[in-house]
Amino acid sequence: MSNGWGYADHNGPEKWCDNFPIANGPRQSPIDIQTSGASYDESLKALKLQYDPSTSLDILNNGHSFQVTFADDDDSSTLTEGPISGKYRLKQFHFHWGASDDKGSEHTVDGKCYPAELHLVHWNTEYPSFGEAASKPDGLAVVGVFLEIGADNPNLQKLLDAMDAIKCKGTQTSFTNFDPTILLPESLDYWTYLGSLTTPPLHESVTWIVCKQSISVSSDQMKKFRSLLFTADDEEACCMVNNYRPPQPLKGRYASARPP
Ligand SMILES: Cc1ccnc(S(N)(=O)=O)n1
Ligand SMILES: [Zn+2]
Repeated sequence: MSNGWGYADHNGPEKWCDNFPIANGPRQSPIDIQTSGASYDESLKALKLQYDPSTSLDILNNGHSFQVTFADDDDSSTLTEGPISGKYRLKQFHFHWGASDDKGSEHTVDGKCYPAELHLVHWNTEYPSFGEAASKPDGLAVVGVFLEIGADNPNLQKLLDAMDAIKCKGTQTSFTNFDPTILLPESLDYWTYLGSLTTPPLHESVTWIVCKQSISVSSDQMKKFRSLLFTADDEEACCMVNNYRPPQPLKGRYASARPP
């Protein structure tokens, strides 16, 4: 792959295995969550998400998505309980979305796509850093939240307003005092399964926690996501859309959930 991985025909998900052979591994993500096959697991606890808004630092267009990065040098913003043991620190959150409202999520539910999906990435404090944790089988826990077309979501507005400052790849701006709790759905019921990062290096290090309930986003708000660019300011402009990997083979896996 001449100029790195991406989502175009020449460097997209079907080509990632050329440089990242784990792309064909046994626990790749995302998956289609087949609700009829999901098992109830009495041992699963409720999610405990405790975020400190003072840990939010900046918002960056990294050429694949946009991400908000958090200070992770102490336990101010953490995920505990749920399907994991121990304590995981919030590192960043980002989104995946489509060129139109009929696609864009990475996970699907009984084959249903959503227009976008939020990923809140946390790393296991058993390891000294995100970088160390990212390649360990229990190193990461990512909370996924589906976005569904509906009313304008005021909780997305600060993100949308920042997008003008991060239109091009490599641009970033300060993004302080943001509490990602406001991006979570009312119910934190979830499906969980063992998977991977959905972008290279595709490490099989993620405990996925996908919320059953979605949050709303309006069609107009989705148009703002699509105004971002994959490209830098000195390159031919390419709209940042369809930055999602399609569902991967289950290879014997099923999601599990807390009993109702
Ligand atoms: C931090 C990071 C890297 C790659 N992929 C992901 S993702 N999409 O699995 O959350 N997160
Ligand atoms: Zn992601």
